[in-house]
Amino acid sequence: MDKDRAGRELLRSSRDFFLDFCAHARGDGVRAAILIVLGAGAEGVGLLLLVPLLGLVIGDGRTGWAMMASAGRLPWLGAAPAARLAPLLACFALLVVLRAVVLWHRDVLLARLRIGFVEEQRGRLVSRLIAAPWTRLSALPHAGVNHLLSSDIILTGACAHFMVQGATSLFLLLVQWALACVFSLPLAAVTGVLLAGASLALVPQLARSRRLGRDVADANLHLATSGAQFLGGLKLALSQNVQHRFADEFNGTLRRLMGQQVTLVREQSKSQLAFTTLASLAGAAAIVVGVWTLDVPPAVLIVFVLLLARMSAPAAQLQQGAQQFANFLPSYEKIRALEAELAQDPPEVDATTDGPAWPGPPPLRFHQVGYRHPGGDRGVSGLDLTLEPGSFVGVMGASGAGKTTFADLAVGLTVPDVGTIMVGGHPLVGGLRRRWAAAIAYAPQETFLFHDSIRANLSWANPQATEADMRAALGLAGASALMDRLASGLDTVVGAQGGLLSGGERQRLALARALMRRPPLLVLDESTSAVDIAGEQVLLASLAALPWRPTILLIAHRRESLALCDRVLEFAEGRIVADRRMERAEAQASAHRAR
Ligand SMILES: Nc1ncnc2c1ncn2[C@@H]1O[C@H](COP(=O)(O)OP(=O)(O)OP(=O)(O)O)[C@@H](O)[C@H]1O
Repeated sequence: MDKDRAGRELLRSSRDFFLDFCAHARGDGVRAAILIVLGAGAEGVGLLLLVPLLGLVIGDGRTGWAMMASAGRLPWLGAAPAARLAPLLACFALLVVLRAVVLWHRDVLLARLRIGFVEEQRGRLVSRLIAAPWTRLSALPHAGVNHLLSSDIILTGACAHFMVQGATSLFLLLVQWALACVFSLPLAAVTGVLLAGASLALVPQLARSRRLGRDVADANLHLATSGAQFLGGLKLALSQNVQHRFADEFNGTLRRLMGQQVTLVREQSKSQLAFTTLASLAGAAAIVVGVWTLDVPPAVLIVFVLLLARMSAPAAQLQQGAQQFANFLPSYEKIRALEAELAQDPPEVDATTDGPAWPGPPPLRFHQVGYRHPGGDRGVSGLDLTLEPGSFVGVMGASGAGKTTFADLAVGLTVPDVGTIMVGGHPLVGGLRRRWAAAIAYAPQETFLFHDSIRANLSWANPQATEADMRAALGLAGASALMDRLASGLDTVVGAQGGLLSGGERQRLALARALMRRPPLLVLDESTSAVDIAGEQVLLASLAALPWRPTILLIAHRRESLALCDRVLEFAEGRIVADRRMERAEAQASAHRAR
């Protein structure tokens, strides 16, 4: 990337960050700016008071305000008599206290703004994630999103810190430089030119810092992804003794990261060195010019050098802060890029959200529905059917035939590209889609359980559920025997993804959780595949006999699993190629219901 472009990108990104921060800060930002100006002003007045103080202390008759006033630079001050040393010192002390109070308020306010900004960023990203459609979310790298929400957000807070600190240092520098102009315009001009030169020399360094920051952020993200994959595939890796491959990859990224960080520190040290050298040259030049060329009184020269010494601190802080800011800016850019990606989808046309809850399962009508997955030509097409309320519908077909895509459409997780889905006679869009999603229950192929107690896992589906509700749902899902075995009962922790349970037990718990909602539509996507055949038959029979008669969509590969269905849909290449009514199964189910 050429230097100009890197510089432009740095400027654009810094401007976006600044505007974002200002939009967050609003009134508090104005208050903080006033406190920054007051703090810098107090510093300036304190330095100004040093002149008469020094004049009185070293007994230079020409120094102090008298000299400044006679030179015509501070005519408004007049002369300060030596007898007034005590009041002068009192003023100085009062100013120091006032300045400390201002700085205290300033720092607390700035910290509050910074922390609030980070939390606002995090909240905004989470809201965008929640509002995004499933198709977009399912394509996101989860470890990457996690990393953005934790580490990158914190670096964004560091960016805010360095920006605010930079603004404070800049104000302080300006006030100190204005004072320097008051004391000696030529000396201040020499110093100003050298400092401006040093700042300009810093710009390419900042673009390099940003580039290195991006490399480091990418490497950190890679580390986070490798770590998540390692933990996710731990069992497989250990069982096949291939864990060293994870370790090799991990270590490789770590080495790269270390190299990048060392390069970064080297770059920062280089610019620090250049800056310090220039600052020292500025000081030396000021003294040389002051002593040899201009007739500057000793007290003024001492104060000027003191002023330069004080200027070096905010100047160095500004230089280092700017580099850190540029270095962490890529984290902010990544967050904004994800937000932009998530905001790409047009807002959904809203439909009515109110209306009474469905008295029973509503009919679900697919009218010439088609859907293609993004970035390919796979999906479903020409779906034209009605799922009658309370029916038990089986879905079969080869892998990749479109069964899950059909289920995702039925629950409103994805929206058809063509055609309409109607729930109880209303199009499944906008508010109705959200209300439908809040009512139905979906037990997907991959069982999802929190690393928490069974009680917490079940409550997630229905926070109002009582212990009796939980036990009833567990009973329906055939998990009563499991509960009797567990010493801690509902308080048993199931491990990450339910890893402390068997596959069939996990599926029973997930099913119990789905039943906790008493849903009008229950979608089971191969969610009893790990249960033994006899156990599955009992379980499905109890589902067919549920007293509230939900519509059940059962996706299964085993023919035995579909034996109790009223109707079986067969999918091939994204289309329904057979739609069979199963009278015998209906009879079996009725018989079971009657039992
Ligand atoms: N998010 C996605 N992006 C792109 N293509 C996808 C996506 N999800 C599924 N597909 C493709 O769409 C087709 C249908 O997938 P679907 O998951 O509906 O199949 P399925 O019948 O449920 O298969 P299985 O029985 O193996 O679960 C497949 O060819 C699959 O590769």
